[in-house]
Amino acid sequence: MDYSFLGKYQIYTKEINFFPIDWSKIFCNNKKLIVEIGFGGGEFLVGLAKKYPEFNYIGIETSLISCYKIQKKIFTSNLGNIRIILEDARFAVREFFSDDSIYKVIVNFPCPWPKKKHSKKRLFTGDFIDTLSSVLEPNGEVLLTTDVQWYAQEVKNGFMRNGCFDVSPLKTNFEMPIKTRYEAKWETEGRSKFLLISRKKSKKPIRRLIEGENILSHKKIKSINLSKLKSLKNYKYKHADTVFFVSDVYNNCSNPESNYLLKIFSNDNGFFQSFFIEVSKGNNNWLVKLDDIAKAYRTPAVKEAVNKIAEELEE
Ligand SMILES: C[S@@+](CC[C@H](N)C(=O)[O-])C[C@H]1O[C@@H](n2cnc3c(N)ncnc32)[C@H](O)[C@@H]1O
Repeated sequence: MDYSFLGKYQIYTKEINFFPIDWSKIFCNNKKLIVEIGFGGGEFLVGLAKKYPEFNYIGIETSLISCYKIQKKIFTSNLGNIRIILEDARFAVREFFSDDSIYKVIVNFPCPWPKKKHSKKRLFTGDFIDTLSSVLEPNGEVLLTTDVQWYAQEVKNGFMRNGCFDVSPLKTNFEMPIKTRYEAKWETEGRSKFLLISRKKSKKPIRRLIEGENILSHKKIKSINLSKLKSLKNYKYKHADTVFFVSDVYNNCSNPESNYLLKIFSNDNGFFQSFFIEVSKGNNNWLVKLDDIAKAYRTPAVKEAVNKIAEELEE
């Protein structure tokens, strides 16, 4: 088994200590950025990066297996101008890119999530279109290809409602420079396909959750209420868009009275994370901190979890 390509092209965004990301430092040049969301098999992104080496490319995917497969392709093609991110693009595009920094965003054949109960999973929400208006360069474009006409129309309406874009009429006869796997599949089935191009003409201000330094101070406490610690299981905190929940409290069996882990689920206005908070006894103090192994972005809910738990435990 050859693992030599793993980790070379993937950006482990939870380990980055300043957001938005300075992409010129990652690529060591200032080439314009093209972002593909949901690259699937990766044929399109790798093909584009080979054909137009004058750009830098960033692929965003939620599928681990797609990230694995594309890394193999990037390695085999010996490309230095692609990086990939395993993350939900609705979070990644807002948090990892500065205003006016992306030349083009391309989304090929995304799942339209046709059922009403799944509609929250659709990519082009009003908030996401606001984000695109902010992170695209002036005159930067969003390209959407799809085989689902009502979906193309729904996304088009979203861009028009937003007001920051020149939105072209839907095109039906178009050729992209490289065919994606889904495009090839739908073509053999004789399905129609649609292309929507939206060009940025102005922008909306957006609120980022993790802007600036990605650090979280430890909380030191002189002494803690141990029986309270054990009863924190099922503790729930909610304030406006910030929610966290303690689903369990574990103690370290080799150090039972001085080392605990609390399993936390957090929600920042629809962005979910799960992680651990460690409560441990040092020489003079107790320390409450984010566990280093289960990494999390320092969103408001994560910061609140560390602060609130320390506050609840302090005697
Ligand atoms: C229907 S497939 C299309 C794949 C490829 N673009 C093609 O045309 O062959 C949609 C892809 O988008 C990815 N995806 C779905 N939601 C996503 C999100 N919120 N952020 C990033 N990727 C997403 C899925 O994992 C899947 O690989």
